[in-house]
Amino acid sequence: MTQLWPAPTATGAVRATVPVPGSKSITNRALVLAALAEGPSTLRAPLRSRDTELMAGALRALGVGVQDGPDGSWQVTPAALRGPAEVDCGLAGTVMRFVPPMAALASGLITFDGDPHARKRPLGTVLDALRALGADVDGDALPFQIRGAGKLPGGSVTIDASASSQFVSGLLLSAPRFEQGVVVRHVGEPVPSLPHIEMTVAMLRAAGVEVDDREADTWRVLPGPVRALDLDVEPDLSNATPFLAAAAATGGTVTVPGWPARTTQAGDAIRDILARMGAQVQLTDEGLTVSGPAELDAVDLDLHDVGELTPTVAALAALANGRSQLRGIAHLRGHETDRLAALQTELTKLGGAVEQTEDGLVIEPRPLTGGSWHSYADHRMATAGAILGLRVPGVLVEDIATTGKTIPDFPGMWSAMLGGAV
Ligand SMILES: O=C(O)C1=C[C@@H](OP(=O)(O)O)[C@@H](O)[C@H](O)C1
Ligand SMILES: C=C(OP(=O)(O)O)C(=O)O
Repeated sequence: MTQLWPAPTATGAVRATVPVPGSKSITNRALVLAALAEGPSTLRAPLRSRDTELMAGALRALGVGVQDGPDGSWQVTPAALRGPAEVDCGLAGTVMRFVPPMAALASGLITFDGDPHARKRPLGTVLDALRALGADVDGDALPFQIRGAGKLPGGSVTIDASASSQFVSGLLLSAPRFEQGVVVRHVGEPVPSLPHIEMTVAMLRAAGVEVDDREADTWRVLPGPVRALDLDVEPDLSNATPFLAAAAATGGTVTVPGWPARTTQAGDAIRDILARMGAQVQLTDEGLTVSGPAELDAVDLDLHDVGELTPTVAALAALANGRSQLRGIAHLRGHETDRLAALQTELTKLGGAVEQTEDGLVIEPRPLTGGSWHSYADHRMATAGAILGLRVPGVLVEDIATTGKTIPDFPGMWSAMLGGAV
């Protein structure tokens, strides 16, 4: 039986400054680019969590050197990518979508697998695209294998990326090393999480790669060298959101230091979202400071670009003063779990009133009661349970350790934050 974590109830307004570890999305992009670079790279303050350790493990399995440097940095030394190798993707969307295009450049047999639920996450689009670009791929989901020839022609490919932006990002990241580069065209319902593709494009350009994204739903990467990285990884803004939500939910004040003034991280959208819910939000040299209102306002939000914020926002909506609607997030049914079903089920268990729509959730405020909160091996479901526990006594979060996917010590950070609750 998985340990039940008693989510602490805030004894008053939470007041804290919460330093947040590095960005998962930036770290795992940087690892891929560093593996393909023309020389050694240094990644400072990278995220050290399950998803990024799995990415580092994938690189090492392919022959790339990833060593610990000073002060928690990673030193990445490229090498000829080779098999035989086994890649464990865990439940990491970035690993299962970003590593196969890189593995197609290796010489030898590369086999992939992951957690049971990872075998159900959408992946066939990436594998079909790699076959169209000249790769020898056997399988359409985890587990599958790639027989690398040490190079990949590349070229043009049309995909439906409406299930995940990572299909596009994965192909673009390795494309400078494809002989013809790549032209990726999306055809289908709108691509979600576009800020993540903007992050991919920005990081490719910062590494000296030429990317043309002037045409809608089309990305062209020219073949050429990838410059070695010397990167300071930003804090993970999406992983900051549970801590900022603690201020919003308790009428307190939380500051996250090091919040970038300019960023491609989707999590930056939390500033506008919390302001719409009635919080005071201020970005200063000290970082981002959120001060919660006496009562949270209900919201009607299109979260299509920032779907990963949904568990945090849904938890706050369940505590708000009216009917909230969250839209544009149908693709969350392919995240770490079916997050729409999970949020509906778990909020309903606590007394909430939640309905699924075709592309989202409608959440009516109800008095909530304590009880068990299932995490479904989803780090953001676990943190959503912690947010609710601040206001609802008796919430027992199942598998709080699943937060280790992207936060090294969430329970410790949460406890330290509450040390300031007055
Ligand atoms: O490229 C990335 O780093 C990510 C892209 C998004 O995936 P989806 O487009 O599948 O939502 C996001 O939700 C995920 O947390 C991280
Ligand atoms: C969807 C997420 O992760 P991934 O797809 O990278 O596993 C997330 O972190 O919310």
